[in-house]
Amino acid sequence: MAGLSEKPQALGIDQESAEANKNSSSNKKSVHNRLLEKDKEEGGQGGDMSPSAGSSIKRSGSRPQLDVSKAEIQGNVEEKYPTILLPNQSDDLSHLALDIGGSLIKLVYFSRHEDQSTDDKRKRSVKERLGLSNGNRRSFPILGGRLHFVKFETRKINECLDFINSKQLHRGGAESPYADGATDGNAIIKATGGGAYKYTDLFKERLGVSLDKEDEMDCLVAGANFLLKAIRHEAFTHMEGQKEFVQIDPNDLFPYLLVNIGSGVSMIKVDGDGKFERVSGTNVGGGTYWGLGRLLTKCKSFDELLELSQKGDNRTIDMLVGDIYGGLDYSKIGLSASTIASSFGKTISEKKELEDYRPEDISLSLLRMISYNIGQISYLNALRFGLKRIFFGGFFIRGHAYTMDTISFAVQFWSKGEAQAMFLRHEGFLGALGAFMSYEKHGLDDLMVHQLVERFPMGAPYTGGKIHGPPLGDLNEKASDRNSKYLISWMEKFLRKGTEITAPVPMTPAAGTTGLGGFDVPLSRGSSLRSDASALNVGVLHLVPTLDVFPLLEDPKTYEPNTIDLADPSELEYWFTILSEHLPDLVDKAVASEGRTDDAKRRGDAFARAFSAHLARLMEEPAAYGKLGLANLLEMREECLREFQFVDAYRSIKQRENEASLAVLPDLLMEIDSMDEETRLLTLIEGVLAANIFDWGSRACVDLYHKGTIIEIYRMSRNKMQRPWRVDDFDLFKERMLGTGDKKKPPHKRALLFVDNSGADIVLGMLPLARELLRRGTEVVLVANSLPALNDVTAMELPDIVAEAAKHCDTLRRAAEAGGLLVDAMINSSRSSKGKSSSVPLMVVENGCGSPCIDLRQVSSELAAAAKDADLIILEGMGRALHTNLNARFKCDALKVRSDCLLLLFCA
Ligand SMILES: Nc1ncnc2c1ncn2[C@@H]1O[C@H](COP(=O)(O)OP(=O)(O)OP(=O)(O)O)[C@@H](O)[C@H]1O
Ligand SMILES: CC(C)(CO)[C@@H](O)C(=O)NCCC(=O)O
Ligand SMILES: [Mn+2]
Repeated sequence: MAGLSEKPQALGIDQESAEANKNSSSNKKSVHNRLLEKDKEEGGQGGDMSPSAGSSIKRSGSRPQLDVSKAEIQGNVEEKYPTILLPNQSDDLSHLALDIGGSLIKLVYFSRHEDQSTDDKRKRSVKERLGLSNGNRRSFPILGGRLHFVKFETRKINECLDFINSKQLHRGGAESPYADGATDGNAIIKATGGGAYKYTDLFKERLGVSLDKEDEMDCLVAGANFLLKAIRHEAFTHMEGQKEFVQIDPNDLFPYLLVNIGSGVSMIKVDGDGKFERVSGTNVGGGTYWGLGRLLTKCKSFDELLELSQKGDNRTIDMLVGDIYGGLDYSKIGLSASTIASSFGKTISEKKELEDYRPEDISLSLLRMISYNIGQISYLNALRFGLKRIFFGGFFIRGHAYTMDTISFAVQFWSKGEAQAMFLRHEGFLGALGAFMSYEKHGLDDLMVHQLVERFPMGAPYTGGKIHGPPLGDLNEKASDRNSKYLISWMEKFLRKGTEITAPVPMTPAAGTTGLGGFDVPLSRGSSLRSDASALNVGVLHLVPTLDVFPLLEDPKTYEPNTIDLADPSELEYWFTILSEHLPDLVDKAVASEGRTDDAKRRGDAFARAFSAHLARLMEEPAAYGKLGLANLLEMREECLREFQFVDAYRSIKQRENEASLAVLPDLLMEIDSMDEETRLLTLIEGVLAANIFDWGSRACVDLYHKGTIIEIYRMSRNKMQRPWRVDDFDLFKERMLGTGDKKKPPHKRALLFVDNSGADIVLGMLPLARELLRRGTEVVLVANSLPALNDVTAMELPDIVAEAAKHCDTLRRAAEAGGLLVDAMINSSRSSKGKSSSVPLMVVENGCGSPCIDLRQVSSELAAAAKDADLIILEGMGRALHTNLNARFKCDALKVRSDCLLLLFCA
């Protein structure tokens, strides 16, 4: 293979093609978007849950028992695992868990996911052909759902009760059939934290539910272990303003020290799942900062106090070594003049009263004192037990840079770099998550990294993400209506609130510095804090048990689906510009795709606003939503469109181009068939390169459309594909395909073709190549998106396209029949009958994504099954071949193709 370095620029792309390259990717969406396959088993309960087994209650007496009275099979009785409807089973009760602390109430709740895809014929035939059973899905009773994280102030517990009530979370969510029924009186919610005891009666009175108490330390540890094992890049270090995500090896996690900084602080030595000891604690914690800070500064909220600290200078409050030593260092014991000798030590001055100190300075001094103290005590406890890693959780941290830097500094300084402080993205939700996990039947702890996808709701953070109160509760007609189903959707709220929604404004950077420098003071001042709702920095966790790791990855552990490093500021800025500039065009297409109705225009406008706001937020703080890759960014755009109910912005464009390309396909096939083997192979590859040019993301392409018909453009670009290409492994590929001299190699057994765009790309590029492979006796699996992304062809659309193409070509027809793709056609066709077909099959599988990129750690189970017998992978297009998988290594032959940088990379 050619010696490629990591970045596409290193390919030596010239300006022109680099332009096209950049433009084109701007149009595509990114990775990660995992599709939730409709799963009929979800509603039904597996046999292992049978009530007659009598063993269903293990850990907790509150685990709901199944009520199977009036049970009936729903749908097709002949299905292997038909859905069983349990009309009297209120199994939804367990979809909420609480951690009621001294300061904050944390909620984790689950919502079912509405089906996005139907169990269509293609899926059924793929399942049969690939021998896909329903596998382990039944052991995940909550599959196809989402975990949400919300918090409230404990002193405003009524807002929390209203929220639960408005969403009917205590009865399984607003969509639950029990939602408007009478309270059954048996509702039980898992709860931890002191408030689970303190507020038992209140919950019973207000909501009619019983709180099932789970131990706070148990829950903290369960939550932390789950997050560290199951969420990619959950942990990060934070030193001198630099955030760095850390990938913890789940097999090398223990032992560690968990320090939960809530109102008070608990320090727990964790040795394994459920194996831990609370080894220390301190009553100088988050409550101390907030409480003392409130008294001393008159701040009205925690965030206000924190924000104030950013403008503070603690030298007016703290007594420094230099203050004591007349400006000198005390170097003999390693103390510089700027080291703080005594927190608040300067306030002993008799000449000054509280009013004489700036609240900003007080807040900073206090924050530093408490953070540093906690860091120091944590280090001492780590030292006591020889622990090297300390994870800090609890909402005192609040993602605040200065707090984290101070803690890290204390740990680093006192341990002389031996111990490491790490922070958790879900900082304050450990206990609530642990409580949620204590519902055994959820099977949450069996989920694996690749089955979880975190997404950031696009509109919601700007409407419902506030930490207190139900999302825009005031917009609901009447408080009493909150119980009813007439809740306004978040989008409606977004539209109504629209004028108030603007991109988040960066906080003013801290003025000056603490002036202390050196080893003893953190430099950063936490410019990332924001008191507006966008500070919501944990997303919604999508649980998708049907996702798998792509089995042909050579080493999933080292696989990195980001060719481009957005940590590079110029790269980041570049992509943000591309995305912003392309936005108006995208909105226009989206609105057009819905007939330009007023509603569509309103939504288009809202989409643009929401997406721009997120872009602005990320530009300012790239790690705001966790580790950011280009794939995430592109996917975010697609997700955002979907959230604003634009199902498929390119629908009509795709249709038009498919038709135009199909019309010229017979001519093209005839031309190809007149060639000898070698010329044909080259022409087909040139064809893929030429047809992949047809990309709505590329401005160059849009210009082309004005100049000619599809076939003309296709021929023209094919002629321009003069070898050698920039990366040209054609000879290698040819040798593998055709052999050299008399040495023929056996054909590949099965090829996976990761297809890209609709129109010419699939019809004139990939299908003719697929046909060649089929002719050579290679089974072909077309791998397409599960959800639309720009003009990418989807797995739903492909069977029809193949059926049309098959009308002009016997090879395709027989293969498609053999692959079960021509179900409808077969009914009308007298020629075909099952089993008769001698052809190797042509199949279509979905990839599990709705973005132009693909993260091969999280693909559909369909694709994973199809991959098992595959020995050739063909990846096409900017998103899949370049941005995400240029450096991916596979266990089998792989061909990576991208037109506008003339890339043909073959690894055997
Ligand atoms: N909006 C907020 N309101 C109040 N405190 C906040 C807020 N955001 C962050 N905090 C900080 O987080 C702390 C509470 O953290 P957390 O929710 O983890 O603890 P808790 O569970 O309430 O307390 P404990 O576990 O000691 O009972 C507060 O004491 C305060 O320092
Ligand atoms: C009492 C708890 C456990 C309640 O969450 C917490 O506030 C805490 O750990 N406080 C510190 C108590 C101590 O160990 O001094
Ligand atoms: Mn707590």
